[in-house]
Amino acid sequence: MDRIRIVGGNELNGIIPISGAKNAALPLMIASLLTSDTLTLENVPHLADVELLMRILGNHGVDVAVNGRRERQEDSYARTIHFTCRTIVDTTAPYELVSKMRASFWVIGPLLAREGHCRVSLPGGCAIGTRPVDLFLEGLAALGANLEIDGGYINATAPNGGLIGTRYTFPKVSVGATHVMMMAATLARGTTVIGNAAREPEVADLANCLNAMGAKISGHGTSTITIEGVQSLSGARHRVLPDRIETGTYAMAVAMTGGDVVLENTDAALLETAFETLRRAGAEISPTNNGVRVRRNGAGIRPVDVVTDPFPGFPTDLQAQFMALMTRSSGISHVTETIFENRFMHVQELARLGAKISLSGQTAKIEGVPRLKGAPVMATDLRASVSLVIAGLAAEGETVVSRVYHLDRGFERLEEKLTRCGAIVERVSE
Ligand SMILES: CC(=O)N[C@H]1[C@@H](OP(=O)(O)OP(=O)(O)OC[C@H]2O[C@@H](n3ccc(=O)[nH]c3=O)[C@H](O)[C@@H]2O)O[C@H](CO)[C@@H](O)[C@@H]1O
Ligand SMILES: C=C(OP(=O)(O)O)C(=O)O
Repeated sequence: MDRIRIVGGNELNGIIPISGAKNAALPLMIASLLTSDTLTLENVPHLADVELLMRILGNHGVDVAVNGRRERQEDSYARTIHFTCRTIVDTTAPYELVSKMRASFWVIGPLLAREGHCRVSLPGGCAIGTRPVDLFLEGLAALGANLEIDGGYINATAPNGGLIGTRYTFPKVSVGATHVMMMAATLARGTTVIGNAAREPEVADLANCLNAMGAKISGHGTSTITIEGVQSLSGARHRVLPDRIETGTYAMAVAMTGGDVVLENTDAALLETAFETLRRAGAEISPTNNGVRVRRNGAGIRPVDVVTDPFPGFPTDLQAQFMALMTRSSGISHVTETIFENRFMHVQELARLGAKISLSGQTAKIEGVPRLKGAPVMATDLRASVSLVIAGLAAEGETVVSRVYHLDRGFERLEEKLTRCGAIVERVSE
């Protein structure tokens, strides 16, 4: 199993190219199930989750063709990938596949909308929380679907000739349930209005792609999304939006180590709350033509309290990274997690590097320390693992992060991007 070895202490200086967003690429790829034409996606990141989803979609009948061409080969692995699902050959999403990646459950929306029936395994919980699917089921039921749970699977059918447009307000914001209901409603009869919809940029990116495919969606990016159902969707070409979580992660790494880095191919507007928080912590952040420049001012890292929230709030997917930064602040800060009930697995690993963190319910209290010291640590989930990398970059001596398969789910060529900016980071394969 691979590990990442870091020798801390170096500033980061240079350019880091930002990849396409994992959390946009996954639903966009799943949208290819809605049409028999080709959906071409540009700027698709090279990540374990993307590769796994290609295999899962293949099972349902999607033909995947990856263009050999790499854009700006020296900087990026951004790929253009063609997805064509002439016919759906299998409407079952089996446990063996869905249990490996939660987002694969989202095929339930397109399969049901296009075929009128499907059987999809329940995804189960994961390290960061129980993550139930009740909101997906309520949303699909509102569209007229019959849903039965049988042997760990959802048997879903759309009686009466297909799904029917509806007005439905989610009791809680869910990114995944919004993606699924929006995809399903594109092919429903009549108009659907989704209330309390997720406003995440990845939801808007999916809506823009679906509109390019012939859907009639408006209001995406706000909490009320309206979808006028159409008979069928066509192919389209769409560019995956930049990864705001990768952007924020590297910004936090620079705030941690000091230095001066330009994050390329991204958009500061995707991260207003996170960047405002980082500025208060002492980072200088300025938009550039094609990205954002991050420096740390001379005053060290100031303690700042954060509370995670759905977009446009502070993202839960940056909570662990921000906590790593706060371990070296000049005072006491608090990080409150409101989205997932168990997203603090990084706390005990950060403690191994000398961080002082105590937990009380959903809030972590972090007492900044003058130095961290390298140690062996274990990645527990995707964002927790990169928080250990950030801490390792500032720690004295050697940090070795094991279980980096978590990291490979969501960070493309992390060690290369950091090494080019002066960090000592290498992958050790056994
Ligand atoms: C692939 C992807 O895009 N993953 C992101 C997506 O996950 P995901 O779409 O799974 O997250 P949700 O927005 O659905 O989850 C938000 C909260 O709602 C709860 N919930 C969700 C659905 C449901 O049916 N019932 C229910 O109670 C969840 O357990 C969680 O507590 O949004 C999360 C919140 O920004 C991010 O951390 C993940 O990185
Ligand atoms: C939690 C995440 O992903 P997933 O929803 O796929 O588990 C994430 O991207 O941080």
